[in-house]
Amino acid sequence: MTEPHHSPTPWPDARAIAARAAVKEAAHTAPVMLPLSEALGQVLAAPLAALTDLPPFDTSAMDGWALSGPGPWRLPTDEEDQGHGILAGHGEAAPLPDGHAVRIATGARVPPGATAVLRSEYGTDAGDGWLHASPAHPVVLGQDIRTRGQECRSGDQLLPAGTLVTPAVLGLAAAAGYDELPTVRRPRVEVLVLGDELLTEGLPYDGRIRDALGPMVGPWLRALGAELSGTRRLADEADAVYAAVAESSADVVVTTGGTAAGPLDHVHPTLRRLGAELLVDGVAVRPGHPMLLARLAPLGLEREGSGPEDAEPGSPEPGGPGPGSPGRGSPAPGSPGRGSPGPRKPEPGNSGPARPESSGNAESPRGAEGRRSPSGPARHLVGLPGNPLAAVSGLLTLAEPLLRTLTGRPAPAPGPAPLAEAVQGHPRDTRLVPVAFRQDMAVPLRFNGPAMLRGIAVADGLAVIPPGGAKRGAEVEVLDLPWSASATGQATDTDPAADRSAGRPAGRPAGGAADRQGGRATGRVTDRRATGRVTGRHATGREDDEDISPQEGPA
Ligand SMILES: Nc1nc2c(c(=O)[nH]1)N[C@H]1C(S)=C(S)[C@@H](COP(=O)(O)OP(=O)(O)OC[C@H]3O[C@@H](n4cnc5c(N)ncnc54)[C@H](O)[C@@H]3O)O[C@H]1N2
Ligand code: MOO
Repeated sequence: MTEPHHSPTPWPDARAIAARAAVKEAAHTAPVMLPLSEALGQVLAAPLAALTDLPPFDTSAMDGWALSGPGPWRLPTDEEDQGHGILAGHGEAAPLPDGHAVRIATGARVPPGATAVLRSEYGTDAGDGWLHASPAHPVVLGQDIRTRGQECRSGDQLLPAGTLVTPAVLGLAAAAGYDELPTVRRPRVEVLVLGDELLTEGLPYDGRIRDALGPMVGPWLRALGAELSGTRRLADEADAVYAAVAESSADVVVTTGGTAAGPLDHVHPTLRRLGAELLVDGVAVRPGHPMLLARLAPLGLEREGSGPEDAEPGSPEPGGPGPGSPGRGSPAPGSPGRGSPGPRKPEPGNSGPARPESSGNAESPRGAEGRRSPSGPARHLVGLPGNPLAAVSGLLTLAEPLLRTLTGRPAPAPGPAPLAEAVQGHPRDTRLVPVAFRQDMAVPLRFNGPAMLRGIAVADGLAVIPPGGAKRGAEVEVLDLPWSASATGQATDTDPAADRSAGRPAGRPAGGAADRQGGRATGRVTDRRATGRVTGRHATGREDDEDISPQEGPA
């Protein structure tokens, strides 16, 4: 395994490596069937093919009369009609003879023999048993009838695999006959927060500071489509870090801190002990250059039939075997084996200095559902640097592409935007700088130092500044934040006061949330989308216009 910080991986390569890292694991993940009520925010694991024609039968588009042939039309007697005509939600009505009309409701099945629907406001029932069309609205064949299969035929592909399940997708799926949807299983992620100096509440004191990453990283990963199995805070203690990583049943372990070369930086030593494969070890990006990505062996189990007590006495030392070797076995999940391991088999999970987060959704890393055969899918570890904005950089550089692959989502459309101001570059490394959109421009925000979150908290994205910097007006790539894109995160409702005091670019008028949102609605993000995915879809969607088709006329 390479030593830390030798030659940092170029930033674009690091993202590509992260996107490819879990291709095999993603391919072997079985879809999960979820009822529509639970599928919001998931990703379709298979294309959505219509299970029915839509509409499933010829339907009246308006309240009025179903007609057969040219008028005037004979209306049914009250006895024949029972007073209400044809309503929605009923079986097939009797055939309509030529020259006859019958009252019909919007959404009702059009009777056999009907040739058009006349809106109630365009016809006159004089009470003499005859219906007359208003001369201003001559009846056109087929008007106001939605013909069966107009939107789709049974079997038509409505949406491709990889589509995010939005409320509109749920509606379409229901209309097309689905009760449940095949979704991509969310990768399970565990966050391990390293650092003895961290406080979980109250004000900083005595050199100790608040943990800013515990509250941020888990929700960020969720917004990227992961299922958070827990956030745990670990003491800066080598065995605690080793045990927590070795025992984690998550698909992706995300650590914060401990990535540099200080005496208490335990991530590299842990990976060495685990025989992990370092895919990315340092990235040529500021902030965040010590970030890393590693492939871990599948979670090991004690050998079949052996309890933890019988774990082989000569079980290899941590660090001895390569990836995939069984026998780095740990006590079975939930088993009473805690006291048994010798000094070389550090205590797993919560029994060591590791402390589960009190806020509660932490599940035991030894939970029974985490059991997996040692030949199961590889796990991955993303090591985020401890400086908070450096950790954000790691989330976007490594965690986002890795989770994109594991969640089956398509790569986001690249979205360049012109810089409102020049941004100084690093001589060799890419810089990621928080920006806010104002009209069509990406405005670089202040407070973008590696230890600061004040800029990113009011940002719309992170601008990618190439080595050497970028001039005012230069088009740069802007990485979306998961809640500014179409992902599962809720819309952020940022505080205007925060904008005024914090992220506001120097010398610019304070914007406030409304301005920010207005800027985005008319600005670059929306434009990029409009010219990308949205327009692309629209171009293939001719049938979308059925309700303004000439047959139906303007509503
Ligand atoms: N000799 C060198 N020192 C450092 C280098 C280097 O290349 N050579 N790189 C620097 C860079 S750049 C970064 S980024 C950090 C990365 O540090 P670690 O990942 O090892 O993280 P720590 O040392 O634990 O912490 C760094 C910094 O961040 C604060 N921190 C950590 N965790 C949290 C948290 N959960 N919430 C808030 N703040 C946190 C911590 O207090 C430190 O101030 O290394 C540099 N050093
Ligand atoms: O990566 Mo470090 O964040 O430059 O400070």
